Amino acid sequence: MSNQYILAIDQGTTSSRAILFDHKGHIVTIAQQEFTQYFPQPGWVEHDAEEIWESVHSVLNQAMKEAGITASQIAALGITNQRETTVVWDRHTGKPVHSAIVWQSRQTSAICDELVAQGWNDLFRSKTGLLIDAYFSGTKVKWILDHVEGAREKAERGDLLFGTIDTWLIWKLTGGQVHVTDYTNASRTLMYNIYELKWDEELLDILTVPASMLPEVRPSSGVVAKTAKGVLDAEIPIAGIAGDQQAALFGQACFEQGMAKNTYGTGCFMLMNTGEKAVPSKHGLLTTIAWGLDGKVEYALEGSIFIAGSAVQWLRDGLKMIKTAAESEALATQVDSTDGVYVVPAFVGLGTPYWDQDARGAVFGLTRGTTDAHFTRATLESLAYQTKDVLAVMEQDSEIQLKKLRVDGGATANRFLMQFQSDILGVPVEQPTVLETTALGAAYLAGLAVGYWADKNEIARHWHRDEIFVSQMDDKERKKLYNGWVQAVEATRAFKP
Ligand SMILES: Nc1ncnc2c1ncn2[C@@H]1O[C@H](COP(=O)(O)OP(=O)(O)O)[C@@H](O)[C@H]1O
Ligand SMILES: O=P(O)(O)OC[C@H](O)CO
Repeated sequence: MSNQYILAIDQGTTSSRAILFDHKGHIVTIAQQEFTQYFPQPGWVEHDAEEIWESVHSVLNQAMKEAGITASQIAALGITNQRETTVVWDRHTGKPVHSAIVWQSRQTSAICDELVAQGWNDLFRSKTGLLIDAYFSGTKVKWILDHVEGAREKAERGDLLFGTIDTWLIWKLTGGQVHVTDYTNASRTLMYNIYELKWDEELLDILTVPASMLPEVRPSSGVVAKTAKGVLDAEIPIAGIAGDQQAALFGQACFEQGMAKNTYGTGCFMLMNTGEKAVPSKHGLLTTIAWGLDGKVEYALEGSIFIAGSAVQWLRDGLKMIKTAAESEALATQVDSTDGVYVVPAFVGLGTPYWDQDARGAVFGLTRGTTDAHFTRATLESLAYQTKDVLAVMEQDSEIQLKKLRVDGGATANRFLMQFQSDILGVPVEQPTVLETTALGAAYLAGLAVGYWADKNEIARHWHRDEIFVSQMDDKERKKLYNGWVQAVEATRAFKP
């Protein structure tokens, strides 16, 4: 097994990565490629599904080339992906009929408002564990069928296929032969019954989505197909599939009930393992499938924050305050505090616990003395405040008080943010040695399926702590700062011109 590896595709919101792992779960090589973000109207976000595939194909080859190995040395391929993002394509030509509508996109908020006004929210919640929001795939599929000329007729004839990004990539990797997804991705569509483990006909009728478009749902760990001849230089078993946040929960070895992780990428997602029990939320958390493995599914509670690292990208690309995301740390630490400035980055509405589709971003507390350093610091702090909002409801719904929070994702490279996170939560924040936990989770799921790793116990032994951030803030200060945030969010939500 020493010359065998597991290759994971991590298809994220802003970049595609291929990461090669060895038997100890260590990274051998990483190849990464960013791709284009399209913002056709305010609040809309789209991707080009073909460009995503090309970026994935290219990083797969690059990762193997840099490691000096061939595809025959890959024991299995694992796929993890930005969730909910919706692709609809023609099953005969393989061509998408519209751009991929990204999870962040608000272009279906009017459809959602209508469904809520018709009184459907409780039904969707009771079957899917989600709520009616533009975030999830269901209304995105409906939007494409309603807006692309001829699409509905074609879909009704059985000529169109729907897939989240995992499904699209497997379709491409298998040369258009295999149309599948896994439980975790299905559980984010608003069309899948997470209790009965089937596509729900009643919900499909309400959304007017033909069942013939939907992929077959498979366990997160298990061989679903081999890559087609000519795609890579050998045929490799595709053996692991999971949405990126569930994959990160797995990669962080949060296998026990009550264990949680928070991932700081484009958005920020906290998931807590609730075991074989699906826990309904009273406070705006989502109930979702953690993974399907060993013949059963396990569930998680999730808090979803739409804008996290992408607020830092906005400082970089939109406001041009910094040249690189990493620079945000040096700039923020030029000042000791924000001097009362709060940034609420509700660029595409607010997720947990508010679920406010119409809120938009706001800045408070500006004075003549406010500098780019205060502004940047306030933007970074907004990631930590949003996480505190989520943790508060997570503890209420799960009735578990977190003793530590495991973290990962691109923005955890920011030490200022990690320290402030611990300060504002009053809970230690732990970083593992391998920060690419999303890809690692997908690799583990694939490796377990082909016997590369024996079981979860072996995997759990791979997790090691690299760093721990412990709160240095007193309770009075914490309460004062957080109170300012709560007021800023209230004022943001009140502004609906
Ligand atoms: N040092 C840093 N400080 C703050 N944010 C960072 C830093 N490095 C990366 N980021 C942010 O992290 C995000 C990338 O993280 P990643 O986990 O790759 O996200 P995704 O999988 O969503 O594409 C970007 O939005 C970027 O702005
Ligand atoms: O691309 P990420 O890592 O921010 O993850 C996106 C989520 O899967 C959206 O639900």
